Amino acid sequence: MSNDKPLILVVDDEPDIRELIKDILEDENYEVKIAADGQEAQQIFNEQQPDLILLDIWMPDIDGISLLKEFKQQNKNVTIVMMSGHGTIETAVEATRLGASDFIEKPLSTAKLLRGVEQALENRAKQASIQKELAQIPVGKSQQIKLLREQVERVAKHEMPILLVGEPGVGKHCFSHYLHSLGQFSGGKFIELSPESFPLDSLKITSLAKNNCLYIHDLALLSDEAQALLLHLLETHKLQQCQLICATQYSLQKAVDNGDFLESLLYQLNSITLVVPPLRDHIEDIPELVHHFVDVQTTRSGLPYRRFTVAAQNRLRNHEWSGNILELKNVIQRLLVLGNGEDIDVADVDLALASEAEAIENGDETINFELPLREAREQFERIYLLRKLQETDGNVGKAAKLAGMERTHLYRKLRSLGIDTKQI
Ligand SMILES: Nc1ncnc2c1ncn2[C@@H]1O[C@H](COP(=O)(O)OP(=O)(O)OP(=O)(O)O)[C@@H](O)[C@H]1O
Repeated sequence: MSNDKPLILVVDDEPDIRELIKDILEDENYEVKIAADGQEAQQIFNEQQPDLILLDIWMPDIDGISLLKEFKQQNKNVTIVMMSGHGTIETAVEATRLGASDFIEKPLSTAKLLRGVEQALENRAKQASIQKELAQIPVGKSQQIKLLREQVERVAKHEMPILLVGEPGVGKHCFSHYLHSLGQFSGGKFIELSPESFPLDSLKITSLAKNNCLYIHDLALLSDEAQALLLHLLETHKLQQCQLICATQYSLQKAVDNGDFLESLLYQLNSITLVVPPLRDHIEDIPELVHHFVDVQTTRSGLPYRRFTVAAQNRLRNHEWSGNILELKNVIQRLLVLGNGEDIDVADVDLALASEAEAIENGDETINFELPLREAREQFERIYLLRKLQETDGNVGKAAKLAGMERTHLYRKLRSLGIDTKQI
């Protein structure tokens, strides 16, 4: 919203009604502008960019539906609620199709008006949550996440490579997207490379990287050739025209000690190292993360909105979250998809957590088609590889044969998916 007090524009050709609405809303601490016709409304719209417009369907110079269309064309994010005494279902449907967020029927009562306004502003806030998600601004008020956001804001101004360290699902991608959006290559693309997709071709990498953000996922698992190539590119300053972000869940120092990672590459990359904490270290963020994921998922996939009771939120705070924020996001999605009723209670949460654990144990987890491709692919790979390992009693060599993969490649894959073969 443009300032603390939401600005509401009321467009109605009847002076008494305009004034009445203005008085009611000003009493509730909203800032209000009024317009008697389309022309006046357009002028205020251009000059003041209201947060919300209450728009009458019938006006002398232009009808409300055409005005709605014009406003939406000029700014698709403006929130508009239609008002009419003669509202038919068809008009309401048409207004909604054109982007009106609600329809209030006249004669107005104070309660009806305020409910409509509050709801529209609440929806607007929900949209803001979606925008945040699209811009990938990491959510969280805990000291750890606040500090990390500030560190990212500070380092984004520099051109140095950034190393993000943290367990799977803690938000390394999320913070990288945020970093990218703040850096000097924010106009460029976010290109993700994994140990499997890393091209062993310096020209290809430099042209991919140029003016973009290059995110290397699972750095510790890069092959020896890929490490040597990356080191060469860094030493010859070929990756200066890009934002380089590397992520790892494993300690690079340990990898160096084991002879699996080049020490000089570590020194090229680790001068700015940021640690993304596991969710168990900032459980106070769980309620905000829950709201965020509920807002995003209900708005995006049209699932009915469901409220988590305080007890349910406490239950979520007490879970172990070995899969971190990614696991929390999936559990919330499961609860929204499978549940019914307005509230989500402790029993629902227990059931979702238990069925999650059971599905993984039985290897019969199903693919969730609501997930973005990357996460769905990981989910599939996990199910597939767990099945192969079960078929071979945990023998990685045999499982690799069944899967048609190199044994070392399968080891890497299992590690990146967080599958512990000792537990099969
Ligand atoms: N602080 C946060 N605020 C909002 N969403 C978040 C936050 N952290 C993570 N997420 C979301 O949770 C999901 C998992 O996070 P993300 O993919 O960033 O983790 P990751 O550490 O990169 O995982 P991996 O190592 O497995 O690739 C993503 O959809 C991400 O957008």
